[in-house]
Amino acid sequence: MAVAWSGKASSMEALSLSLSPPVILTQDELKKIAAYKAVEFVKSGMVLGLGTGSTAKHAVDRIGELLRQGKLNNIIGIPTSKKTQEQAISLGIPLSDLDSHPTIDLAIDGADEVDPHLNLVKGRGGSLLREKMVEGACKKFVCIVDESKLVKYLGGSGFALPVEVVPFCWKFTADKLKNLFRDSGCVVKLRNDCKGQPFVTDNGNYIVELYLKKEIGGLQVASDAILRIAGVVEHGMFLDMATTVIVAGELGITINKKQ
Ligand SMILES: O=C(CO)[C@H](O)[C@H](O)COP(=O)(O)O
Repeated sequence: MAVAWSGKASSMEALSLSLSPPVILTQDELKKIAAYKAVEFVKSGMVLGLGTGSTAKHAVDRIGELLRQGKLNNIIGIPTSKKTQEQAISLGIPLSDLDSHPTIDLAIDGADEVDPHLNLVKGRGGSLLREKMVEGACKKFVCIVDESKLVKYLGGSGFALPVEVVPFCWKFTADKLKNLFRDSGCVVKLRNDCKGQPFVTDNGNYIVELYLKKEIGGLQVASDAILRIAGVVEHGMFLDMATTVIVAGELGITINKKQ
């Protein structure tokens, strides 16, 4: 659903795609357009954070392709999930980790929601902890989305805000989270996998999903309060982390830069 969205905290640069006659693009094609645009920021010799999800997958594919063609070289990738690690290995992208490369030049990753201040919700793919560690260590974080991800406020899509919790007494932790956001009509659910079993993250943890009926207000305050709960490992709000958000929509690409 399209929402009125303006990158308030950003400088915006609209790029027109030459699409004449008008073509209806699928959501996946829009994701690919955003991903390919982001890869234009990649230069040889960079240490790159490699995101997770269907949008980031296009970026990783493109990086692999450019390496194969010799148009990029000396790239080191830091994957944000086991799935991305497998993809990168299959493409021949040299990999490392944060222990060996604590500073990353550029990370490219998708998001589930983007608000007008370029704050994000991430982690519906279940990789939010590694994503936050990697993207928190980068000089530039380029977020890539199709326009369906734009929201007026975080939680505004009606989909879940994921919180990674330790499996030990997860219900106790989920109740604490529910109480924290009771004024926002918060409903909590444990994420299940396709077999109906608790979804287990790459780090051996569970994901509690928060469904919010109203805006939660001060995001930094909410973030701090979530992280103070002892069973919480990390949450999916990425506040003030994206330096650029590339949005692909039916009318073209918009590049929103943090000012
Ligand atoms: O945060 C993520 C994974 O943990 C993804 O970036 C997010 O869920 C967006 O996914 P997609 O690109 O498939 O729409």
